[in-house]
Amino acid sequence: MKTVEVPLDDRSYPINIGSGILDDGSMIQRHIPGNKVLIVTNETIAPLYLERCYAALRQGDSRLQIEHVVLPDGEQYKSLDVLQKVWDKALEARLDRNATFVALGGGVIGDMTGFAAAAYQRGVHFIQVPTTVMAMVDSSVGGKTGVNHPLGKNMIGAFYQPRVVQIDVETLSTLPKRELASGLSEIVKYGLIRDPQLFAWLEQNMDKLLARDAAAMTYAIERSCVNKSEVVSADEREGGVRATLNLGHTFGHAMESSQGYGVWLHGEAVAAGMVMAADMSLRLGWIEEDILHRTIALLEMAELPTKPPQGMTVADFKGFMAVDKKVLDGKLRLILLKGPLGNCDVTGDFDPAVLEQTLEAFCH
Ligand SMILES: NC(=O)c1ccc[n+]([C@@H]2O[C@H](COP(=O)([O-])OP(=O)(O)OC[C@H]3O[C@@H](n4cnc5c(N)ncnc54)[C@H](O)[C@@H]3O)[C@@H](O)[C@H]2O)c1
Ligand SMILES: O=C(O)C(=O)C[C@@H](O)[C@H](O)[C@H](O)COP(=O)(O)O
Ligand SMILES: [Zn+2]
Repeated sequence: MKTVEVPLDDRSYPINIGSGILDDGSMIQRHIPGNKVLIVTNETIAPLYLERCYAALRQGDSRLQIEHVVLPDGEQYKSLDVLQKVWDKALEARLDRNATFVALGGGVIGDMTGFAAAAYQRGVHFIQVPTTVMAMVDSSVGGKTGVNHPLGKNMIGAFYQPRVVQIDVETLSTLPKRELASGLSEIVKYGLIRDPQLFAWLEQNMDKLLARDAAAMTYAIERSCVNKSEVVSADEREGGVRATLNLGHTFGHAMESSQGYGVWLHGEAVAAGMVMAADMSLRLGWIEEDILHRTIALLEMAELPTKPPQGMTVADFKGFMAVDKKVLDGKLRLILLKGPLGNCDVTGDFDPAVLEQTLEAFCH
């Protein structure tokens, strides 16, 4: 088993990565301070893993009262309306301020459960048990929690850190192929923004990840968690460097929102968004052409899209990009690649005509 630490003063926590972790009772129980637990999961994951999660929490001389709530499955249900079901269950079960909410699932369940925990009685304990590549390499780490709004992705939420992240790589055996590929997109992101060695490793090993090779997958997850931990611990609330984790997301979130949540997966939209960011960086003269070509080739290897959905217009992009969370005092900031592979900048300092050129090029 590997452990990556997230150092955040009194909010520090470990990310445990290995096989069979889901069944290890003591490893999760030691992070539960009180005697009440609410497992939040969805209708796809519950039949696969809920009973095992209960069994781990019941192991030994467990003193825990364990409750669960099963949400509908899909990005379209990442809403305040559906989140209400978590708080309903918590209140019906008389959960108090020492309760622990356990997120068992992918990024949707993790983001929603974290926000539910942040808001329930102004904050209860929270544990992440991610079961998708996306959640293992990105969403379970760093404490961005929340839900979507019809007018924009993740618009309602809070920064709220888990007490531990328990990654059992064996759960990936049941993950559909399209979902696996979606998660690979965020690993490519770490390569582009700060880890050129990881990028080069991905170029050599993408086939192993697609084949779910356990050693390759564990390496990619660990390396991703190290990257995310370093960025988050340097800038927990996105005052600066954390925004680099948003590479491709301003374009990508516009794709997800305009298509209707769930039509394009998050990682698919981020993949096409990263290509648009690289294209714009090249037009600005900030990177060599080679970086754009390698990015497209790597994403194609991962079977991810490199262009936005058919029919999306420049106006669609502009409408959603205008409400991006990186807009400050009305000025859009983007993450653009700059310099050799592995370098980028968070900036509003670019010629808007160049953004227009990129949007025009990808909307035809
Ligand atoms: N908080 C963050 O920092 C952060 C980072 C990245 C993504 N996100 C968010 O995460 C969400 C996407 O997460 P996701 O890609 O995990 O999608 P998801 O949570 O919708 O899960 C993908 C699908 O796989 C199913 N599933 C999950 N685990 C499974 C398993 N082991 N076996 C079989 N099926 C399984 C789910 O039920 C779902 O149908 C988006 O809402 C995105 O905005 C947040
Ligand atoms: O953790 C972060 O910071 C990220 O930006 C990670 C992203 O991959 C993730 O999609 C995040 O949810 C986007 O956040 P948002 O603030 O742009 O909604
Ligand atoms: Zn993302």
